[in-house]
Amino acid sequence: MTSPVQFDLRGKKVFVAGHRGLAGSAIVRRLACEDCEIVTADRQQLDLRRQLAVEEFIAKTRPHAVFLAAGLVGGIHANATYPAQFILENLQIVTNVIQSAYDYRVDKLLYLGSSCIYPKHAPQPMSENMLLTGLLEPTNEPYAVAKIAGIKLCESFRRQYGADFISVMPTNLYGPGDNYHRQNSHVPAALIRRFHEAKLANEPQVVVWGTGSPRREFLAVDDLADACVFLMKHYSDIGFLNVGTGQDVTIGEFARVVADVVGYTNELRFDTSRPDGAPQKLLDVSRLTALGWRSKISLRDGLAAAYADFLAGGARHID
Ligand SMILES: NC(=O)C1=CN([C@@H]2O[C@H](COP(=O)(O)OP(=O)(O)OC[C@H]3O[C@@H](n4cnc5c(N)ncnc54)[C@H](OP(=O)(O)O)[C@@H]3O)[C@@H](O)[C@H]2O)C=CC1
Ligand SMILES: C[C@H]1O[C@H](OP(=O)(O)OP(=O)(O)OC[C@H]2O[C@@H](n3cnc4c(=O)[nH]c(N)nc43)[C@H](O)[C@@H]2O)[C@@H](O)[C@@H](O)C1=O
Repeated sequence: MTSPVQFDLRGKKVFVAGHRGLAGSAIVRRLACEDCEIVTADRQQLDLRRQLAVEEFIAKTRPHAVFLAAGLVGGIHANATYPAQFILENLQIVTNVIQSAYDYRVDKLLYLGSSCIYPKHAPQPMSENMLLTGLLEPTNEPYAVAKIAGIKLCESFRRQYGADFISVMPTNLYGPGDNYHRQNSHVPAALIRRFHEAKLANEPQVVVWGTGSPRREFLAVDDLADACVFLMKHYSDIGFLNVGTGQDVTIGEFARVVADVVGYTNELRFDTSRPDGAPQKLLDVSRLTALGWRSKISLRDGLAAAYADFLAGGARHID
């Protein structure tokens, strides 16, 4: 099925906020196939927490389109350890970018939320209308509140001013250019690194946090970037859209696939003193599928690409 083009990227100036991050760098890679001019700024040039700096940057560069893929992001430990920074910085970034995009008449903006916006015990798979129907997962509630504020900003600017701002909710991501910090990363990067180091040291056992029973849905970041470009071109409506594969695995199953891809063959040990977080996060992707997009990269292929990038030195925060 092909969807009609509503927004043509050809010849457009496109600002990718967060272009050095996991999602932003994949969006830049994907945009290389479009005939558009990509605008970026390093954090040293543009701190997105600073309202005036954002306003001046947008006023100077005047992009036609914005992908808002910047934010303070981390796994379960980082979210639980730095809640003040996670809520404040993500609120600052989203309010600054959205306000300036409106003030300087950006034609279209795509905002990246997260599947953690849904209630901890939402029915699975989680459809878009599950938003604000129950309590959030405590380990990332402050971050989720900031992410929900971003959705509501996009919706409200569309409702009041007719701004063409859309939101997408990606499931858990992984891939080239991920954050490999020992404590603050998400589970895919954490386990790739831990299994790799254990393989080199021939360690008899590797620790996996939690019970191994929570279920997560993992999407390759290059699939996410493809979905974002697809939706930038073909979707324009008030409702946000889930982006995922529609399939989940337990963390125990996931850990065994990562070990296999990395080539670690010894034992896994589950450290139940570490939090599990949400029991399950599986997105209902039927709205996205109905528009004509579905994921293409298998978990094993996506993890192999992530590990190849790790070996080639693409990892961030590998102190
Ligand atoms: N990773 C995941 O599993 C998921 C991510 N998402 C969402 O996707 C988006 C991107 O996440 P992801 O790519 O994983 O995150 P990363 O941490 O990989 O990248 C975030 C990017 O934002 C930039 N950034 C952060 N703060 C500032 C700031 N104050 N000024 C300028 N730039 C800043 C970072 O810059 P620098 O390079 O200088 O650090 C980095 O380039 C986020 O909105 C996140 O909520 C949603 C679901 C899952
Ligand atoms: C994308 C999403 O990511 C965060 O939520 P999360 O899904 O819980 O993400 P996570 O990747 O950190 O953990 C997934 C599961 O995996 C287990 N787990 C095992 N071993 C390791 C491990 O070594 N590191 C980590 N981080 N987790 C591990 C861990 O105990 C948990 O059960 C949000 O805070 C928020 O940032 C957000 O939006």
